[in-house]
Amino acid sequence: MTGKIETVGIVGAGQMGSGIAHVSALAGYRVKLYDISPERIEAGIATISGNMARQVSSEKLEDKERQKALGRIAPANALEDLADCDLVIEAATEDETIKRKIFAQLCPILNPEALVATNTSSISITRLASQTDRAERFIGIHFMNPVPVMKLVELVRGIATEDLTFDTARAFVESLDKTITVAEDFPAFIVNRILLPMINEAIYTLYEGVGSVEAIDTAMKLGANHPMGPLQLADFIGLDTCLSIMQVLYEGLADSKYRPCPLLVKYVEAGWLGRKAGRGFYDYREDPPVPTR
Ligand SMILES: CC(=O)CC(=O)SCCNC(=O)CCNC(=O)[C@H](O)C(C)(C)COP(=O)(O)OP(=O)(O)OC[C@H]1O[C@@H](n2cnc3c(N)ncnc32)[C@H](O)[C@@H]1OP(=O)(O)O
Ligand SMILES: NC(=O)C1=CN([C@@H]2O[C@H](COP(=O)(O)OP(=O)(O)OC[C@H]3O[C@@H](n4cnc5c(N)ncnc54)[C@H](OP(=O)(O)O)[C@@H]3O)[C@@H](O)[C@H]2O)C=CC1
Repeated sequence: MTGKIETVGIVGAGQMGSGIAHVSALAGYRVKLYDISPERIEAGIATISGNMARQVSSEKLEDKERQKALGRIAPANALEDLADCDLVIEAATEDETIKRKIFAQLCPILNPEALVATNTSSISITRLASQTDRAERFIGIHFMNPVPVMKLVELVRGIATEDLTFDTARAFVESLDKTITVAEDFPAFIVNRILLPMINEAIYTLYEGVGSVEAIDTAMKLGANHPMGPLQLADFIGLDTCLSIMQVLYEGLADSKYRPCPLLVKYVEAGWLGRKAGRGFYDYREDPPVPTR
């Protein structure tokens, strides 16, 4: 048995929140998209519209379906607008303090039966759940970027997550035509436990002068058949997110092998957060983007 999901609330309208809204609306759910910055909601909906238009031009989607899906997405100007959601997926910045504050404000607004999920890349589901009034109805639903393209979703139970919550989350994700992998609640779960140390090592490789940005990315694209080089991928994920994940691994597993590269720290301190900021290991103000080292 699974619970019924009709309306999905999404908190955070950045690259992940808008991607989750995109696939949820296409699967027939009503979607309410909230962000702390109203202009981000507008930008998120514009991105969804553009990405759906690309799907129409590549004949993966009919224009009629695009229009219907866009019609199912409503901006939420306040968290209170999410009151009637059956499932709320938090996809705000990868910062535990921010996420805790969101759950503290959100949970009293929701129906007690509603499920709450987080798209966190790394933070303990059990710890986040303990900050809510519904640890049994809380779960990690970890989508991959870009959401409309990537097939995988990691499902992560907290220690208190009930079977009904897990089964409902699984049915929801399957209805989006995604493949599930189940990860235990350890720092950064499966994908990022493996991927982020590789990206961090690529940044050390740059930091130590073993190769240039271009050399490192070319090496991994052509030498290991990765679709993107690790520095290009770091910029794509967001360097702030990469650093937060490495910090969670470093602190959570207490092993120096996860020490974030000082160059990654410096880039984040400079505000060079990657593609979303216009500059990271590449400068995106140029077309094509120019490697910065
Ligand atoms: C950090 C975490 O917590 C976890 C993570 O997500 S880690 C990151 C995981 N993601 C990856 O590793 C992505 C690696 N990169 C890739 O797979 C590919 O480079 C890519 C799919 C992003 C782009 O593929 P590409 O072949 O270079 O580019 P392109 O031809 O433009 O795109 C392929 C398709 O994806 C679509 N697409 C590309 N970027 C998109 C985006 N941001 N949103 C929606 N659709 C997108 C394109 O429209 C295109 O679709 P069609 O075939 O229908 O035209
Ligand atoms: N990037 C990736 O590849 C992946 C990321 N994730 C996870 O998804 C989540 C979001 O990442 P991503 O979309 O990349 O990040 P983005 O930076 O693109 O988007 C985060 C959004 O959250 C907003 N936000 C910040 N604080 C609040 C708040 N209190 N209430 C509502 N919205 C808020 C931000 O607004 P503002 O900019 O104004 O602060 C921003 O619009 C993170 O937990 C991340 O780890 C998961 C899988 C892949």
